[in-house]
Amino acid sequence: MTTPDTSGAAGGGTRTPQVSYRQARSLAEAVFEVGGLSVFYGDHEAVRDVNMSIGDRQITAMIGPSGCGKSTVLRCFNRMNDLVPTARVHGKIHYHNEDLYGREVDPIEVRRRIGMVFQKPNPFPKSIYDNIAYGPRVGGFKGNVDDLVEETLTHAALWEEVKDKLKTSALALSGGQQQRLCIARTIAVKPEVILMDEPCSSLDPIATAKIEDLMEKLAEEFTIIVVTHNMQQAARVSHRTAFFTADVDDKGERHGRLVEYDETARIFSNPSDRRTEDYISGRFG
Ligand SMILES: Nc1ncnc2c1ncn2[C@@H]1O[C@H](COP(=O)(O)OP(=O)(O)OP(=O)(O)O)[C@@H](O)[C@H]1O
Repeated sequence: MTTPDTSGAAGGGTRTPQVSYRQARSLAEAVFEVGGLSVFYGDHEAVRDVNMSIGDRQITAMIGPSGCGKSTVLRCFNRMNDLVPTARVHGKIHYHNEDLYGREVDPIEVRRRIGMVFQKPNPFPKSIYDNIAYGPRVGGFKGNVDDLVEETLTHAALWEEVKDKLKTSALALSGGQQQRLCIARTIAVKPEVILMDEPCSSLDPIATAKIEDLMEKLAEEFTIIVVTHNMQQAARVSHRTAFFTADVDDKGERHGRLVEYDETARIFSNPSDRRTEDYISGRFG
């Protein structure tokens, strides 16, 4: 095979990727086990038969062309699809060996333990301080809120930039700062997993690099699953990569499926499926 171009540019060439791959630990400690997962919107089966395990404190990237169901699968991990009236989830998602969709499971608690960061930074229209303090307060936090705010903003590599303007509106921050604030807001309630849906797609390269550095640091403590269109980013930050694509049936309907899931270094240097190779080398998608 040719050496892949991970730039994602159409018609990509054969240069060596300018990235260093993260070493993936064994998946012995799986946080999620996904089996036979299909998601329907009404009658449309948007994603079909996904099987994968997500490793503890690893960064798992989900890549693939538009509409292949990456965000749909991501939203299954914290039951966000429950909020879409037409969505139905079939199959198994076990979180620490417990059925995430079991009758006794409280979706609100699920979303506290499995937080989410969205494509577009969406801070509350409140002060920087209150963006962090809000979730813990609502959750009954009894400790020192000032300390929690400082600790959380430090953790999210934002403290130095905002410590003198904590009472300023979060909306006055730059896009990259807002996104780091949203990450800080997510970790303030002490989740175990952070889901990120194209967290850098609205950011410039410098702000993107800061988020990627932050992800690397956060992965020491949190399990991260990130959807990204940026293959360089997947190659740089993730331990494992899942490549999705969509098949078109005889009625012209598209059904997303997981084609290949492996250590990131392998996906980008020696994928086992031709479709993965074509995608990462820019021949389609
Ligand atoms: N709320 C919804 N209602 C109905 N159909 C939906 C909904 N969300 C997604 N879909 C459909 O499900 C399929 C998968 O969409 P999804 O957004 O998960 O793909 P994606 O790979 O994340 O795409 P992109 O990379 O463009 O964000 C598409 O056909 C899309 O139109």
